[in-house]
Amino acid sequence: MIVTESLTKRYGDVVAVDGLDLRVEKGEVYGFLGPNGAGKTTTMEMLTTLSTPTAGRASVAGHSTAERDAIKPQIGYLPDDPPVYDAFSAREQLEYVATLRGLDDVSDRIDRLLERVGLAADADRQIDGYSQGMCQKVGLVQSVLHEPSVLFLDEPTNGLDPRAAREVVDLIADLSVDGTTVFLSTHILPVVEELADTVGVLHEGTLVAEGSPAELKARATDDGDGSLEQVFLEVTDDGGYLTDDATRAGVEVDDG
Ligand SMILES: Nc1ncnc2c1ncn2[C@@H]1O[C@H](COP(=O)(O)OP(=O)(O)OP(=O)(O)O)[C@@H](O)[C@H]1O
Repeated sequence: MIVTESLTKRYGDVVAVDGLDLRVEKGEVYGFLGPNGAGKTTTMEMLTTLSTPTAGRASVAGHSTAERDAIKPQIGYLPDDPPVYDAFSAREQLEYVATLRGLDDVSDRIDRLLERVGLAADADRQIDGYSQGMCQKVGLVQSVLHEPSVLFLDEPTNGLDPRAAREVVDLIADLSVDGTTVFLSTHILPVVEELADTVGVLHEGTLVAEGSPAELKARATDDGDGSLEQVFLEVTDDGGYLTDDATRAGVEVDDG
């Protein structure tokens, strides 16, 4: 459902994404990890057609990202700062998005999803008075309203308290069971460990490790607790892990 080949994005002298090769299968949850500034959002923006690659190519749901009109109905995107209109209530916002997408008869679905993420009681209040977490939930619901086949989530549990985060994680798990392919970027490693079939770690625009959570943890050095966090720290550490233990991390290192 997602294929990238040598996908690259430069901003002036900064190479934000550097020759990325990815493959995500239907129904898979792909956990996309990386330190701040690694290039995760830039990758998502190219995959969701919001930005054009400098080089390389990508396809989503069988369409090149150059075919924006073909891809748009197939994808949902929750960016890290979801676009919502403060003057609307959550219900009005979702009805507005449904109209923009040309969806009919969605009021039951809107009700179900609002209930599902714990927003039903506040659905008719103006978004202006919502907390960050409530806005995040509206953003998530509007990204899945049209039942996309591929869902891109940038920090979906951002600003959510533990109960709200649990509701969102469970919703993502259910979407995946129903066949939705989920591309999930987050810094919350337990969420990745719970949800992801495959984890890719991006560092300075390059994929430095990829595998199931269990496979990645099996590659940890003996110096720690063998957690996903340890592996993340090791593969994104410029101080030596990659060059010393590249084989164990399962990545090829260009000594140049
Ligand atoms: N519009 C832009 N103009 C110039 N540089 C940019 C732009 N967008 C991103 N960058 C740069 O590209 C690099 C990758 O940024 P990006 O936002 O993709 O990282 P990220 O992995 O999503 O980080 P974070 O975890 O902090 O959200 C950074 O060096 C960033 O400064």
